[in-house]
Amino acid sequence: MAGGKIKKEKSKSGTGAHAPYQGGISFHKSKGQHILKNPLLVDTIVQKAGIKSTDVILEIGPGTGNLTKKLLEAGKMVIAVEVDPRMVLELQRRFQGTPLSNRLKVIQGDVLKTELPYFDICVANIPYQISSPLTFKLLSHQPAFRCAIIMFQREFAMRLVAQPGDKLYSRLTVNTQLLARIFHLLKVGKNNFRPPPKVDSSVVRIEPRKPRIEVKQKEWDGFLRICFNRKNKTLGSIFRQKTVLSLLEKNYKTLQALQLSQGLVENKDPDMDFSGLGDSNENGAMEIDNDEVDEELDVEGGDAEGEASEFKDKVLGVLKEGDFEDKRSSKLTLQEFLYLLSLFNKAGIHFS
Ligand SMILES: C[S@@+](CC[C@H](N)C(=O)[O-])C[C@H]1O[C@@H](n2cnc3c(N)ncnc32)[C@H](O)[C@@H]1O
Repeated sequence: MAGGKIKKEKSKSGTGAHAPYQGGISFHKSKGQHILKNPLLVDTIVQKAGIKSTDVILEIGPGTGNLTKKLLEAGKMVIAVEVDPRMVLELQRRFQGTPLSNRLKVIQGDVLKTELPYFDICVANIPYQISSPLTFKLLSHQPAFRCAIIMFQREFAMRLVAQPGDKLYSRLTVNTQLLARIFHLLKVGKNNFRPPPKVDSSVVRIEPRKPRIEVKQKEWDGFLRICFNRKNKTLGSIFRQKTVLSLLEKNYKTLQALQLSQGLVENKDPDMDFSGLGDSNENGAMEIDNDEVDEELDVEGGDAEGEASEFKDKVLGVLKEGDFEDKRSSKLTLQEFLYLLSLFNKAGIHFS
């Protein structure tokens, strides 16, 4: 395996306080460069990936190629995306003139900005700072791949596999589990890397759901943001908040006005996409003040007050219908979230 000793790189100031050095390459923490140094671990990851000899494998961040070599031996082809030109050179040098070289394609660039090619399986020890955007980039890739075997920071991995009631169950959990089934495969200690990172790691297996669960993206995102804004509060208290109710009411009225102008009130089309009509931030989700205390909606003035409390009754009626008023997001299953959103939408209440 490439990469023997870490030598201290001499700093320009002569203090020697610099990144470690390996095979002529100093590692950059800013690029999450922690190379796998334990060959047994590399073998275990490849074996758990269940690679077929016909597989096109996507590797993200191949570094000096310790994992790449085993992937080339297991599959038909490896497409490796690496941001650091020094690593790209090292990788090409390592496989040049070997029978493996014609089955390796290296793309130099930031994986988040790269259009990904077709692949059957992704195997990667990634820089942890891109964990979240990379996961969603992979999960939106079409056609869907068979599975991804990825090393993440332990806490991030535990958030992906968390179940309702677990401390780490969060919006990230529900969003990823909407798109995929995720399994924890392996705990990995810091000392398997060179240089060792500050945190422990875990390898997980991500299997995109086939078929996908269809949701309207902005609607789903807006809904979950509200539910998880204060995940340990009851949904009854979250949906009684003034800010939540007034945002939902604004969306409701906009939708009503649009439907009236199109003569659609009696003929609701559940598949119409009204995203973008409501108040939303640049991600298309409504902004709720996290510090807002529980409050009843208190709008001054006769008509406004009446309308507001009518709307509040409508919202609370939806929660009661599904028996959600006393439940908390921290304990709701994916199916329950999907069901509650469908009840809101059926009542004409929208989140985007
Ligand atoms: C944790 S190291 C893994 C190296 C190697 N796969 C191994 O396991 O020994 C992460 C690698 O990802 C590369 N990298 C960092 N950010 C990247 C990005 N945005 N796109 C592609 N590669 C990136 C780094 O240069 C580094 O080679």
